[in-house]
Amino acid sequence: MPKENSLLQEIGHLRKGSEGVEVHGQCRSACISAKKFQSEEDMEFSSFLSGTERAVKTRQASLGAFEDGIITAELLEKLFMAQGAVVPNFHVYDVTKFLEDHPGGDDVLLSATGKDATDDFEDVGHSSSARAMLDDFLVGDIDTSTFPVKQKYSPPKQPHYNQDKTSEFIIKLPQFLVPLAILGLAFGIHLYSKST
Ligand code: HEM
Repeated sequence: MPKENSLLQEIGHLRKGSEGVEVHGQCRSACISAKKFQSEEDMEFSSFLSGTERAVKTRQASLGAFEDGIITAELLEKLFMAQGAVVPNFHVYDVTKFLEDHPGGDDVLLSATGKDATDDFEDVGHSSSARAMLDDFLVGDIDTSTFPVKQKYSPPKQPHYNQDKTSEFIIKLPQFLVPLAILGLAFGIHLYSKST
């Protein structure tokens, strides 16, 4: 279940100040886990997520950040701040003590157990006092670094196709030349024997 977290907390997973592939990968998963962006149709935003230099520069320009086209933790932080996004931060809550007292009933609570209940919790529009109560039931955080990483499929390497036909030609040439030479020799002998 979620707890409206400070973005800085979530960004803590990213190495502040660092840049490049590793941070970019983490930025991307953090961005995608931000439900707000999950259904984002904005092509420019998805180019930004892919780290396309021009798209990153566009975002940097809109945020007044230095335009170097590199995604950094700071840039993502600024972006999240500007978007006002709520990033789920994978807290785990034990709600067993709260089943009887939950104003929304125990059935809804039970239906939201054992899974990511971010949407269930958010959809109700819980009050700030309900959010404050979450701390009472907090067990701990899921270590997001243990999440399985999606492996990128790379097709097996095809055996190298020989574009150079020269050696093939050299092998096949005698197959034509030898019979021709025999025919020529036979014809020569025939002519010679005729003349004598
Ligand atoms: C530990 C987690 C939760 C806490 C501390 C909590 C707390 C509360 C509180 C204090 C209220 C009273 C209204 C308010 O102040 O917003 C409430 C109402 C409600 N909650 Fe939760 N809740 C939790 C989880 C959930 C979940 C996971 C769901 C849905 C699956 C849910 C569904 C509801 C519903 C339907 C209401 C009634 C809303 C209404 O009648 O207007 N709650 N909850």
